[in-house]
Amino acid sequence: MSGNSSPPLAVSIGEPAGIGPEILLTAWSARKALALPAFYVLGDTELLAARARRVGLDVPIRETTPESAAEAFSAALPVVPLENRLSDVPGAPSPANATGVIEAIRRGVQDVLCGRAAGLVTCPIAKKPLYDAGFEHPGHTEYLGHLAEQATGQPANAVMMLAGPELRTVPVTVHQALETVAGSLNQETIERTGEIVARDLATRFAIPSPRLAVAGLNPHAGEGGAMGRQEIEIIAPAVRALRAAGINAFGPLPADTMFHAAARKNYDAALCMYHDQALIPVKTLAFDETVNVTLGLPFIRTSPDHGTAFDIAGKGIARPDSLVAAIRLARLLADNERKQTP
Ligand SMILES: NC(=O)c1ccc[n+]([C@@H]2O[C@H](COP(=O)([O-])OP(=O)(O)OC[C@H]3O[C@@H](n4cnc5c(N)ncnc54)[C@H](O)[C@@H]3O)[C@@H](O)[C@H]2O)c1
Ligand SMILES: N[C@H](C(=O)O)[C@H](O)COP(=O)(O)O
Repeated sequence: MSGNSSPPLAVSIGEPAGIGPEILLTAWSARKALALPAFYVLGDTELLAARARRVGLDVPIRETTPESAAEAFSAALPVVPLENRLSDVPGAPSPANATGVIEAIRRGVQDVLCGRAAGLVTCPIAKKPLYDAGFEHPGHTEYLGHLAEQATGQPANAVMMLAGPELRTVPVTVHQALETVAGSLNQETIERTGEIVARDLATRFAIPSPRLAVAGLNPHAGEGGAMGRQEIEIIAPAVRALRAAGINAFGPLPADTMFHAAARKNYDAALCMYHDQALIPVKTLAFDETVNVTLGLPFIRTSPDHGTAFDIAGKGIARPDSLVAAIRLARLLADNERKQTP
């Protein structure tokens, strides 16, 4: 790597029993046709070789270091081996793999923070086997925030955004039971989320004055308080505070009518009050092209929008499109950031 060139992207292998290993192999196989930027996998060489045989892909795999990965990329899939081994049993997740799955994410963060990688792309994890092995974070987003805080000593507010070609959405509350959502929504969290989204859209996505549409929580955004008071007591004050801070936020809007084609033209991102309010529209519009991006971190992180797809793992039919979009977006965000660095 020359002194001025940016390092490659790091990709954590994710759940080994899912489709992560095979979409990595498929994406690498299409690297030339798709003009993919260089990446390396934090994973297990034997697992990847076994999955390649299983799905009938002839992929040369080379164990390497982050520093040598970009050079290796055109001829072989570069793999930086983990200390913990992973087994190839498609469709059958096991807590025995949890240590390696978590190691890959942790090492990816270290590589990005040390400048060995330009950004981190994560392949999907299944949360349950990790929880069964004692993992204490709801998902990547929260774990990455924790790792960022450990590394920098500063509070990190990791914010999930799903970014598709026609729609970006942000869940203000994320991985929590629906019955707890109303009780945990508060003005401060909505404001802080809006500030991070506005800042990162401006700096990382090069959208100078982002427009944020803010959803209500209740049917018809509460119908003037008749169907719930969170809009009056929490969401509208948060929107006013965001506007007072110079952010072009508006709402609360009825969530059922804010995602149609004409409405989407009015904003750059929609702040939604809970997970499925945000993720259903964007995954429905463009499941194969949407990317999960974490905002608010001191590094770039993207991921495909889909999960581990255990039902098709090992069959060789998983589409690599969302992973490809995640790799491309991570490269674009890293390049935008480099342009802004004096
Ligand atoms: N980024 C992540 O780590 C992430 C994201 C979402 C879900 N998950 C996890 O994944 C697990 C399974 O979740 P799920 O079943 O709700 O969603 P899923 O996205 O894994 O699967 C939903 C449906 O879409 C299909 N599908 C998904 N990706 C595909 C692809 N690339 N090509 C073709 N078909 C594809 C699957 O076969 C399945 O029928 C859960 O444990 C969840 O927590 C992880
Ligand atoms: N909520 C995400 C989704 O459904 O797409 C998914 O669970 C991934 O979240 P993390 O990136 O935090 O693991």
